Amino acid sequence: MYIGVDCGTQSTKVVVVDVEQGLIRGEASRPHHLDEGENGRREQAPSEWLAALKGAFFEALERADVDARQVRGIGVSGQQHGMVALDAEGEPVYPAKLWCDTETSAHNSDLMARLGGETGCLEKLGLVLQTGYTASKVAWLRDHHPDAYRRIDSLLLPHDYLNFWLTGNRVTEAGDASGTGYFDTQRRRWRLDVFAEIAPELDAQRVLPRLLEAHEPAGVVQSAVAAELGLADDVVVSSGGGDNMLGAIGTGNITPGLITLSLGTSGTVCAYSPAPVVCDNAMVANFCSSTGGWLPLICTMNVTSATTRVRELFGLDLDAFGECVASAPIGAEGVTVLPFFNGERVPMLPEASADFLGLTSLNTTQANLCRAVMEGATFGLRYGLELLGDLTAGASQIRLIGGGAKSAVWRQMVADITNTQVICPEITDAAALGGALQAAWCDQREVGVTLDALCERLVTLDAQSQADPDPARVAAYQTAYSRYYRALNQRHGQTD
Ligand SMILES: Nc1ncnc2c1ncn2[C@@H]1O[C@H](COP(=O)(O)OP(=O)(O)O)[C@@H](O)[C@H]1O
Ligand SMILES: O=C(CO)[C@@H](O)[C@H](O)COP(=O)(O)O
Repeated sequence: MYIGVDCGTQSTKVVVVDVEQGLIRGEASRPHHLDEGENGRREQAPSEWLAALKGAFFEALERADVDARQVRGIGVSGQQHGMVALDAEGEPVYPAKLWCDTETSAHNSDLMARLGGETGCLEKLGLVLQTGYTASKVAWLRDHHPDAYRRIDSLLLPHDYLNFWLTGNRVTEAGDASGTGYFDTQRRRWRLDVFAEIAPELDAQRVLPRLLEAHEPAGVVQSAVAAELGLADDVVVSSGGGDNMLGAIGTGNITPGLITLSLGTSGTVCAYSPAPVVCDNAMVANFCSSTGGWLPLICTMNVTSATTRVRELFGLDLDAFGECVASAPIGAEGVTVLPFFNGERVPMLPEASADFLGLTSLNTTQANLCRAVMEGATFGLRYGLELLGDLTAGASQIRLIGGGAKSAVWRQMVADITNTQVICPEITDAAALGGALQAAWCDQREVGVTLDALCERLVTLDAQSQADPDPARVAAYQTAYSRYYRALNQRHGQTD
């Protein structure tokens, strides 16, 4: 029995996987609170992740009717980029500053300039720094909270922090480290000179976690935690990874030819590559995978965060919102939404706000506004998919994951807007499944079990969820997308 954990922005999910029987036995989740403030501040207390993990762990085991002592391994997925800065006692010196925080945009511009702009970043890091990455958060803490900064003894990411709580070890792996902004994604190693530029007073050798290979264990669950969770004393914890990396494992995207698209708080599109990717478009994140390969990705910051804002404005529940979207025609009768409520990463507009355009006395209806925000969020992902270009060449299917994938209307919209077949895995949270599969791989690799074989057996697709593009709808969305693209360029200038 293996446990997968996914600590997302809005909740932590836990899945219990019976690898011998090829079955997903139980799932549960617990929400987190997001602390939002002026200037794009978005933070979370790491203690909430621990409370959510424990609550979801016990409930998932109960639902699965599995005794905790049957568990052999745990794999943890986490929202990428969050800065978890700990003191010598392992306590946070400041709340976790998240991937969606845009308060550090000026610090990011300053770091970019010091690293030699886009060209310098690509040469040193294999990717171009973005505001959401960890680097500018560390620089911001140094400027705004120097006392907290001076107490930093280790700098972890959310999944590293959960692994640290489980095992007592301060370790990480290339997939999640890719999103720090002080890691060389081509050579898979820390870039200590870049780190010194960001945090000259900190000893990189001490504060940066030790790098593991994807198949290596982070450790075994330490005895106090094993006792609290009711686990045996030899439970292995795999290296884990960023949620997009483990979502790729949980959708079987560990060889070329597939696209994983996530409709979570963020929207992401990624495709596996066996060799380092050197896409020089600044918006493509040339990340590593958490399987030993690479995972070029684009991330938009306003997906279910944007639809939820409009849904709640109208007081609709999820079903009513879906019905409302379905009741309006494609193109929302001319209403276009640039849904950059939180600022945006792709297109690179960290300080942008949202726009509702084309409103008239005839088309300003609840249904059109609901549809237009879902369309706008999905057009952003198409824009990103186009930036990935050849990196997704040959991929004939999108594996759709994240909370928004539960909506049939949205699944069909993704298929029609991207003109590609869409299908969902049977499991609700593919990143948590990815964690469990990576844990099984880590535990059983020495007896010849491969990750490919595990994915083959346990990544099952829900035939009912399949959505195929329809030529008439594809054409109608093309017109609406052209309007979105024009609006984007009119409001924000050339964005590609
Ligand atoms: N049927 C649905 N239609 C649209 N959005 C949905 C639906 N079901 C869940 N969601 C949204 O999915 C989001 C949670 O997605 P999830 O992938 O779990 O996020 P994260 O991993 O970022 O915490 C919530 O905002 C929720 O409202
Ligand atoms: O910043 C990124 C990817 O670069 C985001 O995708 C985060 O990893 C958050 O993921 P979700 O909570 O939306 O799943």
